[in-house]
Amino acid sequence: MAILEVDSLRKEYGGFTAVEGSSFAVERGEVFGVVGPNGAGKTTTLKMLAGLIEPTAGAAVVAGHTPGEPAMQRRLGFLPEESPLYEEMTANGYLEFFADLYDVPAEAARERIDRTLERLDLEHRDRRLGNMSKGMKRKVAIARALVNDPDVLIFDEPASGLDPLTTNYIIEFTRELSDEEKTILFSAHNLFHVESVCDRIVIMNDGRIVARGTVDEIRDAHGGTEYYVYATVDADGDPVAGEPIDDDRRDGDAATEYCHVVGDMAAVEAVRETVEGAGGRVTDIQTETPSLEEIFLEVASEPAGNGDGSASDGPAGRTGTDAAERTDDEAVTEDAAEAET
Ligand SMILES: Nc1ncnc2c1ncn2[C@@H]1O[C@H](COP(=O)(O)OP(=O)(O)OP(=O)(O)O)[C@@H](O)[C@H]1O
Repeated sequence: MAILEVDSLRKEYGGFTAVEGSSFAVERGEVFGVVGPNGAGKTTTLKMLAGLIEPTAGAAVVAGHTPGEPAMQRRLGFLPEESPLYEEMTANGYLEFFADLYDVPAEAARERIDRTLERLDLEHRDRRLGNMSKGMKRKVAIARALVNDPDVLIFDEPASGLDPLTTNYIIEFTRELSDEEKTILFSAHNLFHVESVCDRIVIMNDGRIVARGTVDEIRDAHGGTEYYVYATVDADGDPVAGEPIDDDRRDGDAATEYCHVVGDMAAVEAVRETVEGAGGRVTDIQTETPSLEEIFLEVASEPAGNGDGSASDGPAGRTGTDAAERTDDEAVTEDAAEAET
């Protein structure tokens, strides 16, 4: 059952639409990635869900509550992109202060803080925050987001600008939180981190969701794995229908080698049979799978929406009913979804 539901969310700043027609649902225990280029609307979306800014239109339900309701705040932990801390306080003092704000009993707070800082491997807990490194401060900010033992966590760029060791701790910790049935909304520019930790993602561009699904599903929707079948055929030429890729043609002494690019193993076998039937042979088969980075670049360079890109077009133009009917099992680019409707 979804613990977080977003239906046709929109945010306008003056005449500018930062987020348009955003709809998705997140299951309990999922790590759900929100990715996109600068200015895509990720932080605006996360802030609306955290109840920090009011949506212009649309609705969201987080752990059974509307964002901003005090009852929701008790079940939510928010790690903002920038998290200035009170420099004069120690890590311990700071976290105790926030636990108190959430009415966490002192003993439970102490235990929770100790456990979280232990897991995040934070030393020098009585050092002034102002004297801590960037990575240590980020760990304290993460511990702050957990001080009320929330069900839903929103992590906006949790590991941005941190060294690889600290980053690994944070990614690993995010995974562990999900194993403990915490639900995490995770935004990051590092797509390797996204791919390694997120169960599903949405890709945003110009305020709209332009692709959604697991990384594998999105990869399949964008051509998936390609098979490069190299075949040597004698002077009579290539027996397989279709043009070889010129760049990959390699001339040998007695025969010419062709490269055929196909989309699945059945097609690979068909090429092999045809080549062998004509007296040639397959010399090599290689595969190429697009990285999330490559897919991201492709998706993010496409114009958002399905026409003139106006605000009423494409996914952003969905009615509330359309959005509610969408099953999140669908793993497609939004353009493909448009074509189906
Ligand atoms: N308070 C605001 N007033 C006006 N425009 C805003 C405001 N906040 C954000 N925007 C604009 O809304 C758009 C989306 O911003 P947002 O911060 O959500 O993007 P983002 O995807 O998080 O980008 P980044 O990856 O750079 O953090 C941007 O064009 C931004 O300039």
